[in-house]
Amino acid sequence: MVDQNNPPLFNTYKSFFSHQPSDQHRMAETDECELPLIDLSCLKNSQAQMIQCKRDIVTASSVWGFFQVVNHGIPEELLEKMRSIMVNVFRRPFETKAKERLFDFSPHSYRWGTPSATSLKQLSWSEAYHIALSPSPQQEKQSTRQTIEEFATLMSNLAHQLSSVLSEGLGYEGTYLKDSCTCNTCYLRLNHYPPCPIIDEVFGLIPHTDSDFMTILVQDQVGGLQLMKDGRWIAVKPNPNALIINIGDLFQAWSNGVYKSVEHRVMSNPHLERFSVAYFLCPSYDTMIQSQTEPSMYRKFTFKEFRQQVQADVKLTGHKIGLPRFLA
Ligand SMILES: O=C(O)CCC(=O)C(=O)O
Ligand SMILES: [Fe+2]
Repeated sequence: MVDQNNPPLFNTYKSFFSHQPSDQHRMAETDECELPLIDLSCLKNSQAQMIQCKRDIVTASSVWGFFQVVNHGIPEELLEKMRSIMVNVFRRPFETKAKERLFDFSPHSYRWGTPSATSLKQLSWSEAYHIALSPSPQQEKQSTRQTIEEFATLMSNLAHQLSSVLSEGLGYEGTYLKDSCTCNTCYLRLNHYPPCPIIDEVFGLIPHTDSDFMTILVQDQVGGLQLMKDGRWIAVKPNPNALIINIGDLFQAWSNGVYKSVEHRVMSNPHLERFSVAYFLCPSYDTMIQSQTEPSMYRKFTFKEFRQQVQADVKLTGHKIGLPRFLA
């Protein structure tokens, strides 16, 4: 199991494994579900089909906070290219990953494990690259970087298309998010979950909600993603043709709780490694997040304030508190 390319998760956190909490086994009782599946080609069909499709997107975002889309317009070859970039990036020696800048994206940010964790429950058995997507000068670019930018652009278009359907669903013009999410703050996260054969039921990524407007996730077929539905964890069945969309905290606040930012987590696998890439649709830091209806569940706040509060809470308590901090 010792792989020189993987971060030293076991050696760093081995003390956690001798104190397994007694409720650890409860995690095993998880049903598997298929998320609502939306065929985006219907948005280009007859008026009636388009209206139904938009309704399905709105309903899924209100009831589940999660759905999957097919015919999303991201070419299969591009998804495959992204996958092989990701695999190659993570299959480099740990020392290199910890030291080197990635494809000239800045700020470079490689994360592994959970530095603030004090117990198994707070540990994410994974490594990740955070790739900031602020516009870059049109210089000569490595082909890898070009692929990543091409991928990010298509993800951004898709995120805007969906968020404009969701804005319309609340009765607004579809342009609000387009104007505030100028992509200075949008980012990609490449996730790698090495196998964790030590004990069952270790988080690949601890339970969290996303601190953005909307996330688009490309996952492989290994599985492990779970989400909270009606007070229970359910496992998402991977679909090779679909992308997963989930609503983030900012959309929940802006929609005054109509769209749900749902807690999710990734379980590690004892035998298989897993890869995923997520695109996060975020507004510029000074964007005011404010519900358009009264009474508002949350006080208004800027994205900057929200980020800072999340970071401060994680530092102080070991976990994100998020929206409950901003209740009116
Ligand atoms: O890898 C996954 O399935 C989920 C990743 C995720 O939730 C995140 O990066 O915020
Ligand atoms: Fe997430």
